[in-house]
Amino acid sequence: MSQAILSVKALKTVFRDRKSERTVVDGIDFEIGSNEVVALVGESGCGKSITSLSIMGLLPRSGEVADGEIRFRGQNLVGLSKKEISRLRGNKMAMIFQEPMTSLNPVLTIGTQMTEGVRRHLGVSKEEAAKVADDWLRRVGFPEPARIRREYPHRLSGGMRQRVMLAMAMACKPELLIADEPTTALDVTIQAQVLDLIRQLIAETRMSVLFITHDLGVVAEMATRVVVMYAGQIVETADVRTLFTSPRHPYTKGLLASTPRMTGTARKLVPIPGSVPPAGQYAASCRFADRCPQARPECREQVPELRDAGGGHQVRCILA
Ligand SMILES: Nc1ncnc2c1ncn2[C@@H]1O[C@H](COP(=O)(O)OP(=O)(O)OP(=O)(O)O)[C@@H](O)[C@H]1O
Repeated sequence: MSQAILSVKALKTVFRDRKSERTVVDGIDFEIGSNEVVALVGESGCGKSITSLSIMGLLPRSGEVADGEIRFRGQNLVGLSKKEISRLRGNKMAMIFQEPMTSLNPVLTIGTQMTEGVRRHLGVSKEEAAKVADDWLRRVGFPEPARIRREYPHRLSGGMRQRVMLAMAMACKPELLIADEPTTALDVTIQAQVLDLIRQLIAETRMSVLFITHDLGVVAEMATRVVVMYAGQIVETADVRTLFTSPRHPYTKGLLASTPRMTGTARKLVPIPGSVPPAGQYAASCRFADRCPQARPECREQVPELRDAGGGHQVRCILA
């Protein structure tokens, strides 16, 4: 891989309150190269969102990166001041969320929000910023951008808001886009349109993407590489083809077995029994052992390491 755009090393994120400390991201390592689309997958509660918020410097007040490095083009973001990280955010790195209203201001028009962001990050005049905004609104499928600029977010549909958020993110020409479940809340047809649009933008701009999703169908369509998370750790990582054709971790196999495929033959979907344990209640051995159909006594006696399986494929399972 050429020099990584993003390199996450031994990242540990904790939440603290007066009574306790809980580690929700527990020593994860991964890299995103130029024009790579890395999917971070796993069930709800695995730590995907907290990983992305750690990278963007957007953790809630009770959360903190307690250890590790997050390097963006070589620069460690851990320990940067709020001001320094906000300069990078929205400029070199942008993020889109499942619910656009979390990042859109309900009392400002789309135009005001877009032009302010563009002016701040690109340092251009108001007129120039309006042109950039219009250009991006057109590119995400609004043929009459001036009309959209005059609207308030609540007047748009979910799919339109998602496209507006994408245009806002793209207008500042990010080198890295973090997309956290950007299509999960949308209807299936709108979901497909937004995914197509993101794919087209990736091809055109050659940006790198961290795509967070629990949906393996979306992974197959979007990703070049996949990182599978379980209970705050990476349990398997491989290029997308290897992960789908030769998964080695029982958790990944379980995720695949619970995902519908368009193979033409009807297949019974098998959900993984049980659910992800809450942070702070992880087993001291293999964290998946309690739900694993292949678990043996030794799985409850040792801590499995993430081991190399060759060709960039890594697996955290003593049976793999
Ligand atoms: N603000 C918070 N304070 C304390 N714990 C939190 C907070 N936010 C998340 N957590 C905990 O961190 C763990 C990981 O949550 P995270 O939201 O990253 O999971 P996720 O894989 O992104 O799931 P989802 O798809 O549901 O967002 C969970 O156990 C969750 O309860």
